[in-house]
Amino acid sequence: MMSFNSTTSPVFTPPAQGAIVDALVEQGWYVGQNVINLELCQALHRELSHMAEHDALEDAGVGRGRQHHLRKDIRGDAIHWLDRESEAQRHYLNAMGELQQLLNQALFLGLFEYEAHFAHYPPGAFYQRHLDSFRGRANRVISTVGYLNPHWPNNGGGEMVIYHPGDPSQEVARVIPEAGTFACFLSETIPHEVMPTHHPRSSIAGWFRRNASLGGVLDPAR
Ligand SMILES: O=C(O)CCC(=O)C(=O)O
Ligand SMILES: [Fe+2]
Repeated sequence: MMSFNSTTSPVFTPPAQGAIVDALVEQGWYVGQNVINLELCQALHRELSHMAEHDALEDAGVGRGRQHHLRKDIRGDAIHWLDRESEAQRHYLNAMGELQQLLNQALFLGLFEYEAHFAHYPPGAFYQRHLDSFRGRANRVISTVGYLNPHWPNNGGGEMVIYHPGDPSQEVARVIPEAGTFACFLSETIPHEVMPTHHPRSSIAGWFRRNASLGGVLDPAR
């Protein structure tokens, strides 16, 4: 059923990984179009659409552990954590594992884990401006977003807006959530937001983490 084969076609188009490292160093964020293999995006999109149609997603919340709450006024997506259950997920996660190695070699970040979830934003959903790493907890170091929608219509909304780390009122990039596009940024410093979408919007949000156990408090992944 799925035609993607990572031994004949790489998940990342070859120059992308080096460009990601350079952009993270220079400006703290990276956005590239046609960076993730389109057949793989298609397979992942199919998998997520199937879950959305069969009520197999959970409403996303904010905060972790006991501080986890549903807040539709803050974020309106429904998610499913990647668990390597499909070939497509394994390809995607393996590629992120390669990126993790590259980031560790080039930037000495000590990243030791990657967690990612599918995200489905129904029409009307958005995610208010936020940072991905919680204050005082250096758990999420680098955020990644892979977009899965094959054709994003003009005026479809749902862009991810990236803001300047030193001035959160200053927009520095607006990302159209179209298959093949990949975004990556420093989780602790780059404010970003998902604008209200007018179409069902599919993506994979993921985070490279560093082990963080502060004051003897265990730091759960989610
Ligand atoms: O889907 C996106 O463009 C970004 C999602 C996001 O910011 C998040 O899940 O933390
Ligand atoms: Fe985010």
